[in-house]
Amino acid sequence: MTNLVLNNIGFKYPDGTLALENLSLEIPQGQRVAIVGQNGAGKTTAVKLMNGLLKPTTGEVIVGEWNTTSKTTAQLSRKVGYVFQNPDDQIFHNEVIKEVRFGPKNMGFDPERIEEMTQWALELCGISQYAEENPYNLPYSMRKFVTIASVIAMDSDVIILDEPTAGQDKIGLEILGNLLKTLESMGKTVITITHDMEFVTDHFKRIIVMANRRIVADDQAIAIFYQEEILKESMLKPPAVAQMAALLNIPHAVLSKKELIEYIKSHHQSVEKV
Ligand SMILES: Nc1ncnc2c1ncn2[C@@H]1O[C@H](COP(=O)(O)OP(=O)(O)OP(=O)(O)O)[C@@H](O)[C@H]1O
Repeated sequence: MTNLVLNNIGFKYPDGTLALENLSLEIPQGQRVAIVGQNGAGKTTAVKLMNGLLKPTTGEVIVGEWNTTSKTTAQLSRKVGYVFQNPDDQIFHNEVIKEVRFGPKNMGFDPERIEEMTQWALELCGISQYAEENPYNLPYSMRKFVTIASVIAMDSDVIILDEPTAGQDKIGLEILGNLLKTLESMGKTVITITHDMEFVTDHFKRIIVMANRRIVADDQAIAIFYQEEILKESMLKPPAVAQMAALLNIPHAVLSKKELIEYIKSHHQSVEKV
């Protein structure tokens, strides 16, 4: 059980850049959370604090029972797995299966469990057929799945995905959606940074919006994508469905394609009846 608590965090990079201010946040074990916001808002910095890659300048980060300042990244990564934004910052083996196997091996799992977790992760990420490939012969979107597989194979309580949707096509997005469902059914916490608002409304109930080093909203999609003030401050573009609903002057909040189609159908019928 690994609940996460960020308590009034401030973070400054060594060059003096202030990346986070007064950031407080709680994520209980098992929750699925999206973090969104403009470039440079502080999203990656915030999640790197959760697995100890960075330590707070002020405030405290609590991971389960641990304060991250007194633990190493190696210790923390057993509880919180982080998939880097850029797969090329993470991959260091010349074969996909070796890359995925490294984590569970390093965790000290017995040989049977290492193989079981490796095969499971490869399959869930849709890359089993590339197991013997050099990751650098695969396209960016596939390399991203190699890094996701190598983190989920470690079976940590919390998994952080930094922009997994970048460069993904429809099939990639479906694999990601399925991955989120599977990890949730296993009781994992999954924290996902993304710029894809359709993906957010399709897959996340809790959305944290960041802008200018802080959290400006922590709510459901409906309370975020119809709030002018939040959208303005975070420079978020609402999902296409919400934009269409606004163009059609639909008098209530609409966020799913199904709701939009139903509204158009019923409106169309009432026009036809006139
Ligand atoms: N290693 C670093 N040294 C100095 N400043 C940094 C470093 N990494 C990030 N920053 C700065 O910290 C701020 C927050 O960056 P961060 O990467 O956390 O934002 P982000 O919301 O994840 O952005 P993006 O969506 O572009 O990934 C930015 O001003 C960024 O330029």
